Amino acid sequence: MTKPVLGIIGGSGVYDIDGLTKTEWRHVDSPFGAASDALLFGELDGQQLVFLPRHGRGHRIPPSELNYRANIDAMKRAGVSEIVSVSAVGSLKEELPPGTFVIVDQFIDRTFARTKSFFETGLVAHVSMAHPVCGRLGDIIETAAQESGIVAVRGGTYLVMEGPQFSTQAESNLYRQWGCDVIGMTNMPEAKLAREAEMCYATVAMVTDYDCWHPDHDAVTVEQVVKVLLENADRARALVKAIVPHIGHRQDTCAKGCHTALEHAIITHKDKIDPMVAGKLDAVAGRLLKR
Ligand SMILES: CSC[C@H]1O[C@H](OP(=O)(O)O)[C@H](O)[C@@H]1O
Ligand SMILES: Nc1ncnc2[nH]cnc12
Repeated sequence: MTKPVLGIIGGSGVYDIDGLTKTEWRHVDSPFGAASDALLFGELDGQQLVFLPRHGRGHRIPPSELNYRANIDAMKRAGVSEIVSVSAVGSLKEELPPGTFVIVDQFIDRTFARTKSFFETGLVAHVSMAHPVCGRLGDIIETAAQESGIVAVRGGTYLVMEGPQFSTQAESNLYRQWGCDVIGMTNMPEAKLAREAEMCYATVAMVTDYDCWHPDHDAVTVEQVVKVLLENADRARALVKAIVPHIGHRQDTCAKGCHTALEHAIITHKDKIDPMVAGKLDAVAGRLLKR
């Protein structure tokens, strides 16, 4: 396989990456439309890195209006093989107070107003989402956190809501009853699309608030989220820096199967594939469609 390239999708409060050299903001065209912004290409400690601010620089785009397909497709076209999402989340558990970093491993997708697949009529595929996060990338993030003295909780379920309004208290309590750990608005369909595009995906969820269920804490506000994110910015930066060398040393394809997720997923008969649809999927599925 070709050299692995780390892509970072920066969420709320993360609009740039410190310490990058040889930087260039470059627009990457996608048949799925415009990505949230240009991609920032650069090097961190000699290792290539591609950064995308999820909501665009200046936080212009709300969760429901993000072009998730264009974002993932552009990352794929930029050569990214592993994506680390850095996301702000609310806590649904007493023991995950604001300031906690969680390396989530499961999602419950409650979003309903987003395009969730690269595939459509003319080319149908069904990938497995049983394990939505790459375990190996999770291991790397956990090791990087330990190396940089950052306490990060391994494992947790992230409830993805549509937003943009925060939850009602009844919803927040329901998600707690479901056993969810954190709540946010963006990681789906991002994780689904990364899987379809055969890229490793993992999330560092930074807890910023107790949503609205906690009797001793006020309901979440943007002001509170931003305040906690600013307090955590240094740790987030240090974690990204510590992840980088681990990606560079990896030479093989993902043993968890992320890089081969489409291998047995396409069900449309070869002679029934719509060439127009296949054409748009040149980056996502070209590996299989060219066979
Ligand atoms: C600014 S609070 C709500 C906002 O923050 C999170 O975004 P991201 O995952 O990109 O950090 C959350 O999902 C909402 O979009
Ligand atoms: N409580 C919350 N709900 C949804 N998204 C969030 N992002 C940060 N905190 C959040």
